[in-house]
Amino acid sequence: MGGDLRGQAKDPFESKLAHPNAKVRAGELLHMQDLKDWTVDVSTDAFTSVEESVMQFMTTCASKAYAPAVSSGKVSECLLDLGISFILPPLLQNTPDAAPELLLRNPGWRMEGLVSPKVSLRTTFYHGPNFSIRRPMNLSKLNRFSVASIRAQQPETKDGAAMVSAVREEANALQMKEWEVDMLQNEVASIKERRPLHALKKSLENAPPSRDFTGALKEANLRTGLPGLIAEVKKASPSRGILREDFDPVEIAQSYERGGAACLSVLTDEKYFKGSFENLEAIRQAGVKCPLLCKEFVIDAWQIYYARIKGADAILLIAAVLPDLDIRYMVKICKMLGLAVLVEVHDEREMDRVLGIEGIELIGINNRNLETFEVDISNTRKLLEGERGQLIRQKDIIVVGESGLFTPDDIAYVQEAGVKAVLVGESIVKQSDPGKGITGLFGKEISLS
Ligand SMILES: O=C(O)c1ccccc1NCC(=O)[C@H](O)[C@H](O)COP(=O)(O)O
Repeated sequence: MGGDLRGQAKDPFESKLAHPNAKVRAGELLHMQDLKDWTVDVSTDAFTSVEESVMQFMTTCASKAYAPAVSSGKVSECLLDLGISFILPPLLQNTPDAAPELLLRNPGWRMEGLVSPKVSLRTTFYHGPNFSIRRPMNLSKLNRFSVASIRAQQPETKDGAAMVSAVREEANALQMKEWEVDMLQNEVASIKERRPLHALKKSLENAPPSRDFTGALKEANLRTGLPGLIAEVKKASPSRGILREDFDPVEIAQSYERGGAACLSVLTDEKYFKGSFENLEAIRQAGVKCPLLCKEFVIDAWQIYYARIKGADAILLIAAVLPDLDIRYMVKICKMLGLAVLVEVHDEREMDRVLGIEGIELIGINNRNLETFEVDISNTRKLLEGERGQLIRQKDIIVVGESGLFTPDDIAYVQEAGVKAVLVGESIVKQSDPGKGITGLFGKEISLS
């Protein structure tokens, strides 16, 4: 039996039902919130173990208003509340409220064993997702790059009916986008087959230590009185094509460091940005001290583990691509791995969603519309006006102004709007000496030397 577990560290997540063995802290009363937290933890584990099937399942839940088959009870209520519905193992199905206690009595049932394999095997769909169908990419038809997804359009809600009608209204526009996330999912799934998560987790032991990304930005801001710079190592972009032919990621990174960058952003997406995880690893192994942001379209927790192993100190999560629940559990995973999280938003709706999520320390306001590619730096000001700006200050969140920053005036403009950091690619990576480009961008030398 579990014994007295009071006083044990909550490791690695915060629920009172401590992870990873979901042991009930004997003697403590359980509240609904504890169960909810536990549910998030269980889901997190389920996702990290069988992400593909569960994520597909959740997509179906969200978009098709899947009616859960879980029997009634507090646990299933929590699952529903959180927008998760899966069939529990037979024993728990009958007694979902006894789940924590059953776990306690069966130490062999680790969360992973309990939830994930069974979820993947026992999950049933009202409308089965097409795992195998790979729709071809037709850029001429779409004439734009977009990774926004129907999944991200689902704010957390307690009202199932509201969720359904919202989906219907947006269905046409969003259907078009769904295939792109499918493509990404397929890509990630095929990499994962070659290097499954459990193998990846073992490699964590050899990962380089993580460095304080947020701290480096704050420090630079205090030191220079200017926004801390995240300088982007970016060879190409969907909107601008090739930015730099003679692209040596390590040389560029070193030049940025000499020029006074606080942190670096390294594109790892190959298809659209001609980046790679090898670039990230090479920069880290070359001894660059600036903390590194892995700039990737993260849709799967596997990518976070992989980035950590390759030397990332921070991860980008894009609100347009991820539903709130995914952001929440990915933030937890990042914290567990010692990674900072930069959550990127583009409009008020995304900002409000992200402000509703606990534990967010860095928000990036992208001035580029990811669908039209239009860049407008006044977007930063718009999103920081009024109550939103106040809330951000109250929460002590660092805001990063992203994209379209070319001149000292641009920097002054976003700083005035309230950012404490900026993410800059094109204007500096194109310079023959990218480090000197930083001096041009800020209108003064900001290097330490
Ligand atoms: O840069 C693009 O064309 C782009 C297109 C679609 C999605 C994302 C894109 N860029 C990602 C970024 O956020 C920027 O690389 C980053 O903010 C730096 O922007 P910039 O200084 O304008 O290169």
